[in-house]
Amino acid sequence: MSESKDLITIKDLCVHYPIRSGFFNRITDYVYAVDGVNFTIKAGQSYGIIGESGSGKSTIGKTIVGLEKATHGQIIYDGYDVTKRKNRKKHKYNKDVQMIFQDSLSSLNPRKKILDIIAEPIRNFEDFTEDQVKARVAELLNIVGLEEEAMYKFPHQFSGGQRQRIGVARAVASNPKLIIADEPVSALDLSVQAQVLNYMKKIQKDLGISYMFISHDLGVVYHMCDNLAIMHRGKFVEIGSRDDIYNHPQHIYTKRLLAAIPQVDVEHRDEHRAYRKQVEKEFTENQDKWYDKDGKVYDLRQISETHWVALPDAGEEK
Ligand SMILES: Nc1ncnc2c1ncn2[C@@H]1O[C@H](COP(=O)(O)OP(=O)(O)OP(=O)(O)O)[C@@H](O)[C@H]1O
Repeated sequence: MSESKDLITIKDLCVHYPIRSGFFNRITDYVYAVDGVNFTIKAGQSYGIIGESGSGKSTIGKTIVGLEKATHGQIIYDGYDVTKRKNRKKHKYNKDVQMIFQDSLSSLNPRKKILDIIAEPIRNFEDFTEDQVKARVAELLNIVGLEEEAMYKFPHQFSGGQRQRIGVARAVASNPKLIIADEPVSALDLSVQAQVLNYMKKIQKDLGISYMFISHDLGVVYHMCDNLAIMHRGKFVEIGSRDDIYNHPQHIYTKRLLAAIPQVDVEHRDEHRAYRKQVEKEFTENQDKWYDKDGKVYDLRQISETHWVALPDAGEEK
């Protein structure tokens, strides 16, 4: 089987937000929201970035689509460094990379009909007549399991799950190569989550799109992502295949995230409780094995062909 080609490569990306204070509003410190992350998403691949609230996941997504500015680093797409963009509007990157947000109610303009919401990227990027635009919107609604008539309604006339499917249709409208999905289902109940994820999976299979999937929930991304990066305090603490992360987690932070997944299997509940206890013990007793003296995450070290873990240098090993 041939290796799929690299679609986007993120090199040493940093996003530091200045903190200003005092009468002169001077910069007194920085929030190191993203502090040197590296990864590549291949064509047709689903890449998951997982971490607790505030770890910097959304900032990576927003910087890739240009909503935030990189302090340092490169975002290489098709041989082009997006961070150095001058006339970004005209570049096909804007068409090729789209984003789906968590809150469908605020990300879909409440004053616009669904037709105009989904048609926006089509009108921006394609030379279509209005009849062709309507036909394409009907086709996109169909792809996410909604009736053609939905295009004449407003966002508030739909349920949360339906609205999120409309968000997916809009993201797909420009025929993108990469969709950044920032917590696309976390506001939905479990059965609706599965429905939206299944539509996203089917779209990926049919259209060959890549996803960058941002979530705080390792359970949600399990069925979606081939490769995962676990993020903590602005850095990646572990990168690996789905098997590496779920079956052979190394970093204590990854283990804590896994232990936090609620266990519905009654038979293994006691086992899970014991695992959670053991992980918490390991975390409190061995902090310095995983974080340096300032509480910072170490740099990643490769431990197998597909697996990297943030560990101290061999010389500083605890
Ligand atoms: N525009 C901004 N100005 C200043 N600080 C910001 C800004 N955006 C985010 N931050 C800070 O950067 C850090 C990372 O935020 P980010 O939203 O990327 O985290 P996250 O992991 O996506 O969290 P969540 O899952 O809650 O969205 C947080 O400490 C946040 O307060």
